[in-house]
Amino acid sequence: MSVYTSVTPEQLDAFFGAYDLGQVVDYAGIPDGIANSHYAVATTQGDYVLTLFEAQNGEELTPVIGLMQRLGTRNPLYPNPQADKQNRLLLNLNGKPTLVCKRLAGRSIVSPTLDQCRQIGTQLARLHLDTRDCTFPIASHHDVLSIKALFEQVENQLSAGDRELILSELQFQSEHEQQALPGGVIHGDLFRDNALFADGQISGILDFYSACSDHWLRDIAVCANDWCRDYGIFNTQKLTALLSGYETLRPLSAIEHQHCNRMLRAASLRFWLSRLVHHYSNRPAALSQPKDPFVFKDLLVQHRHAAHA
Ligand SMILES: Nc1ncnc2c1ncn2[C@@H]1O[C@H](COP(=O)(O)OP(=O)(O)OP(=O)(O)O)[C@@H](O)[C@H]1O
Ligand SMILES: N[C@@H](CCO)C(=O)O
Repeated sequence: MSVYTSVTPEQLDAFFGAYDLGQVVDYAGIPDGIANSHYAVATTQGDYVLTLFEAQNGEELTPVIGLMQRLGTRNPLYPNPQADKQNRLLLNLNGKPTLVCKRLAGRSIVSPTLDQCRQIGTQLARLHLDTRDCTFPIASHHDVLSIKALFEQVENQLSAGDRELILSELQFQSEHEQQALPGGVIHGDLFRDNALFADGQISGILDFYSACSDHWLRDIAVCANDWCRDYGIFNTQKLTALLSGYETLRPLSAIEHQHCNRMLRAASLRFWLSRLVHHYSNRPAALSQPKDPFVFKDLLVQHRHAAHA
């Protein structure tokens, strides 16, 4: 969502010439996020978002775009990928696989209310139920092995204290991974900046590029760690609101309740490490908003304390 790849007006005009979406009248880079380059594009027919994928290739993206298309054609909350005149969804711009989606209304929120936490919980359950019958070929990138792989990339940059904390948590997670938890397709990154609200109501769910097959509880934990946090402190009232929204559509099983704290810990560790990996990768971007890895270290410590309280 930072802008890594520049696009000139001429390139954009030529690119949109392949579609039946009107003529480009305006465009601007979107600075949020860290993975891909995005432009908001206004044409004579409507508003679109252009995404240039910085790391994934067409083959890797095919299942995700198929998922988006399935969701986007059924529910207006999801971005609907647009096909060009030859019925292709993924084209090439500046050497990057590129997708055009309808631009959804609304804005992301910084401080969600209890009601907005409840709404995101309900939408997450809806997403899980809507994709129940899908087999999705992308394996989890949140399980213990994936977290260990992230750790190995940054291990040498860490303080002795942080290394000890991470190794202790990895040991705990390895001992308690539970394959019997229910699951299917997960969004994998449902942070506040990946949801839009208009007039207090949820109007969009974005960014399916981290979707994978995993436990649904993982998705709840990833989402809760971002939505239920005020000034760095985990807000259990917000967690209760999020879960109550979720459980209106899919009540959690006893085993999911038992593993809730462990999943919150796993998700904290995973995003602490993924942000550190990004921090040390030094990727140059024209527009970028760096994300603080240590927010998730603090959250991990809080969840560990809560487990022993
Ligand atoms: N269909 C859309 N409608 C409205 N805004 C959108 C749409 N797609 C993307 N955006 C805007 O672009 C931003 C970046 O999109 P997205 O989250 O999909 O990108 P990303 O680079 O994969 O992000 P991340 O770093 O979180 O993985 C969003 O936060 C939102 O502001
Ligand atoms: N949402 C992630 C970035 C994309 O995976 C974060 O805030 O670290």
